[in-house]
Amino acid sequence: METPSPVPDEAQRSADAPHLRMTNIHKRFQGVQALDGVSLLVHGGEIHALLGGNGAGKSTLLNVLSGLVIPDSGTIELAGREVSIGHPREAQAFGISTIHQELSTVPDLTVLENIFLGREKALTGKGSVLLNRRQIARQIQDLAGEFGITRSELWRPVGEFGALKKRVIEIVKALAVPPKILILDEPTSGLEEHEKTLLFEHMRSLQRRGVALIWVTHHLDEVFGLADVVTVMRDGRTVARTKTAALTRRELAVQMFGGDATQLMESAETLAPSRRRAGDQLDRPRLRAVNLTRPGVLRDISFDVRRGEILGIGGLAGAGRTELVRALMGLDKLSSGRIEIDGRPRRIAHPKAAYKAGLAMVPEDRKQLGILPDFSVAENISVSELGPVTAAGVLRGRRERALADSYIRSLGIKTPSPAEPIRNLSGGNQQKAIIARCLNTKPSILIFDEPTQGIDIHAKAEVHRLIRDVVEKGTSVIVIASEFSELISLCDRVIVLNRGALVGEVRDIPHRVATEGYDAVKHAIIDKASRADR
Ligand SMILES: Nc1ncnc2c1ncn2[C@@H]1O[C@H](COP(=O)(O)OP(=O)(O)OP(=O)(O)O)[C@@H](O)[C@H]1O
Repeated sequence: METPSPVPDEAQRSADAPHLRMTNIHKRFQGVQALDGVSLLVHGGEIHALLGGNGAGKSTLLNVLSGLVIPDSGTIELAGREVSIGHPREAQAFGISTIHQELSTVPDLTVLENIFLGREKALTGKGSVLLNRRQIARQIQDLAGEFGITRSELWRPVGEFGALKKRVIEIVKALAVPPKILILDEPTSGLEEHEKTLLFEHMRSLQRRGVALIWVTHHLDEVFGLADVVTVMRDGRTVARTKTAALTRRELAVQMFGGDATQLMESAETLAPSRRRAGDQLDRPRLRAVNLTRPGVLRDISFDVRRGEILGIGGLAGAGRTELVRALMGLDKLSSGRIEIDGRPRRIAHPKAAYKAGLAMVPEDRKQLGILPDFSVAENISVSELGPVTAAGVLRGRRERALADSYIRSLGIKTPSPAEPIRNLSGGNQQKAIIARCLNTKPSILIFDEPTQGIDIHAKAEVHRLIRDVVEKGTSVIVIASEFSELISLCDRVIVLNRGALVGEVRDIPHRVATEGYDAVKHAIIDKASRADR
């Protein structure tokens, strides 16, 4: 085995050796065989999709490659030479760069500092950070500008930016020093269409320059447009490695989940959005927001949500969607406006007040607002209904477990047991547990901010089904989704925000989809969301 210094020498490479060969990799975490003999073969100039359901082992495999996880056994060869990667710095020295699923930028450092963190030599050829900041800024400002990061933003702490911008910063960081192998773990989560397109263009340009790209995504449509080869993982094993051109979407889904599971997905896709018309009940506003204003963020927004309705909030990044629901939840202070629930004005200055008023939310950023990392999966699911778990008695323990079991089954949460600390679950499975918690509070108004971000297509169909179920029973649901297809397939009505103002509404979506077609509805939303004359 060799250590990362020196970087594999071009001359020593056998001409046709793949950039990467991982063979028979095993990794066990207490009680969980996360990787059970996985192999991955990736050539230079190849976009290689690594697919699999939540908890299949994709992130663990890539963490092995990026030096974050040490495997129990197995070999890694780079350009035909066996190496050991014991630390992220070593991976970097081998030319392996990663865009992580979870945001991994350092909030207290500036955008620029984050970009050159540990890489000043690669960026400038010299060591001193102090001397070279301006030089690095000049060097990367074009790339940063393409992704909408202004020159002045380069000098601001990352903590000042929202989740979306942090992801973009992470992408720029990974692209700033062209890698030999680029790992992209769900890189498009929460990105807008144009940012996705831009990222895909960069992926193609790196591919042309001979970089090997390993890409984890749950968006199969994107895979077919971009990936050359697909490796599918299931339960910690490699189940198939196929050229994308030789595959259909259905075959892929079967490889990932098996034949039975794909039926649910197919029926969910063909299902018209919910047809619940609970007579006059539908027309009674459950929540009414009047003239909500927060200077610079929300401009005089009024709307209502009715019983048994799924209301979507559409808009581009920065339109104020998350800010609007944060204000409803008492997370941010409004300067004026009022909120009525079931006809009664409510003062919601704190999330507790929101909860009391019957509101619950699945937040966009599960790391910061969602999970209680040190608590078990069962506790995370039941905490809102059963109150503080520290006071747990026998009865509570049993109820908690039964409750967790039922959600673990219906949502397919992959965990060794309900008692497992939630931080040990894969990203998608953590998200499912947070969704379970919110569904379980049985609130009268349930808010989802990007509900299916990071969860696999099978679970997505299941989450949509569960949302429809609660709505059927009279709950009102508000959904924010960057993907217009998700808004259209789930919502009855969509209000559109643009630069903090409500600029339009698309009503009766199921009917319009049936009569005018999906594209017409999508364009109706996009036109309003992107009008520049506001
Ligand atoms: N640190 C850990 N301790 C215990 N178990 C872990 C740990 N990290 C991962 N696991 C388990 O290993 C398995 C594989 O997880 P991994 O994150 O690799 O899945 P994934 O395919 O990336 O899923 P997702 O699509 O949800 O991101 C899961 O069952 C997970 O719970």
